Parts: sequence; C-alpha cells; structure tokens
Amino acid sequence: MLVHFTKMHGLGNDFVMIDLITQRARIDAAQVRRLADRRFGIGFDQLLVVEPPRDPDMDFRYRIYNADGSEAENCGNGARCFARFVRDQRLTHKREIRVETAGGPLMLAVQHDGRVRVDMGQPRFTPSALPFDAPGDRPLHALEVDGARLEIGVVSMGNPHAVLQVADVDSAPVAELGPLIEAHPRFACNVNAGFMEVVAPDYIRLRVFERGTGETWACGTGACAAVATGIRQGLLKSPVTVALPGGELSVEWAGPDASLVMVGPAERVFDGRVALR
Ligand SMILES: N[C@@H](CCC[C@H](N)C(=O)O)C(=O)O
Repeated sequence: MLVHFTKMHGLGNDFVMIDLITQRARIDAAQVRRLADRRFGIGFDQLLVVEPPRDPDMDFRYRIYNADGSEAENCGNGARCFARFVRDQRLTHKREIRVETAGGPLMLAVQHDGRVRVDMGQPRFTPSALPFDAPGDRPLHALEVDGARLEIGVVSMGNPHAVLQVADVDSAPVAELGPLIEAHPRFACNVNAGFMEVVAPDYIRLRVFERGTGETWACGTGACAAVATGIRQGLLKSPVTVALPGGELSVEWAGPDASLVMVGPAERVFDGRVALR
C-alpha cells in the first residue's frame, strides 16, 4: 500500500507527516521504526499523524510517534509543522486550529509572516504530572546520576521534561548524561532531558536529549520546559529567546495561571510516497 507523506522540519527537528483523514494505513511501532531509519527508511525524529478529532470542539487529532516507535503526548515543533501541513493539504482553511493531543488540547495560529504561534497550555510542575518520584513540588530536585548529584527542574508540558542548568551548553555532556536521565528509574515513563545555559534573563541556549529519539536540533516542548522552570527559579524573565542548535524560538509565559506561548517557523522539505507493510 503506497501512502503519501510530507517531510517537514521545525528548526531541524524533522518530521514525516501522514494524513490519515484522506488515506488509510496501519501505524504500529515496528512500522515507525522502519520508516525512521535514516539509512533504510525515510528518516525523522518524529512521525506525526493527522486524524479526525474525537472531540467535536476540536479540528483535528494529532498523534506523535518518536523514532523508537513510542507514542508521545506532545511535540511543540511538530505542532507548528502540523498547522502548516493541514493548510497546505487543504484539510482546513482556518488560520486558528484546535488540535487534540494525548497531552491535552493545543491552539495553533498561522501568522501572516508564515510563522506559527502555539498556545502550549499551562506547565504542570507537580511531580505526579510527569510522573516523577519525588517527595514534593519544588523548583529544584536532586537526582543521582552515575554517582553524581544533579539539580533538575521538572515539568510536564503534556510530555515530561527534566531541565539541568549548565555553564556551557557546547561542552555539556548531553550524549553521556542524556540517556541516563531519560531512562532514570524515578521517571516512570522516561523523560526528555534539557541542558540549559542562561546567557541573560531573556536569552538561553538549549540542547535537548529527547525521549525515544536522542539529541535533536530543536525541541519545542523542551524550550517551553526550560523557560517555565527557569522563570520559576527566578533565572529568567518573559519573553525569552531560546537558541537551539537548529535556530531560535520565542517563548512567553506570564506566570502560574497562564499558558506558555511559543512562536517559530515550520518548513516543508519534500513530498513522497512510501510502501507501508
Ligand atoms: N520534538 C518534540 C518533542 C517530541 C516528543 C518527545 N520526544 C517525547 O517523547 O516526549 C518537540 O518539539 O516538542
């Protein structure tokens, strides 16, 4: 069965988009891993699937699969690509699009400059929201990793994030600590691990070792998680520019009862057809 797909990226965090409104296909973990392979498949960080909504107040359902086949609750860079994709494919003419994700609803707005503004919802710092095994809700938690004691901020952006402040993001041990934090037994569903260098209260540099994918060139939920935990710790002040290896995102957060708002680009790379088994 040949299925049409579109390759897209948000700051180098790359995606394959599949429309399951006008096409039929069975997506399972083995299929995702096969397609994600950068030598034997198409290659991507996440596979994003467009489905009809189950909630009548929403426009679409947005499903997210990591390269290892696991399903994620949210993907910020993917949300921007999702908005651009559904308009390019003429699945909607709306500029303001409501999507249902496993992590809660997202509101997407396609701006006239082509960038996409995403209302990412409120950050949830309670450890049980991730879930993270910790005695209480506090701005920093101690985490033993490989004999070292790290101080991390934790937050759910629909999906789980741990954020570690580092002095220099270029030399941060992302490849070594990333997998150990991702699969740390205190995170029952694993976690995305962000390494944040605070350059100024309105400017950070960030690398993210993503759950189910490894280090990516950008992570939208990771950028929001870094800003939310940084503001909570008094290190940052909204709005914050987040410089990731693939480029910059703008993130705003007015405080505890407000949603985080992320603005950034979404690029289409090419279209193709692939045989699904
Ligand atoms: N690239 C993403 C996040 C994708 C999901 C994540 N790896 C997870 O498992 O939670 C983003 O831009 O937010």
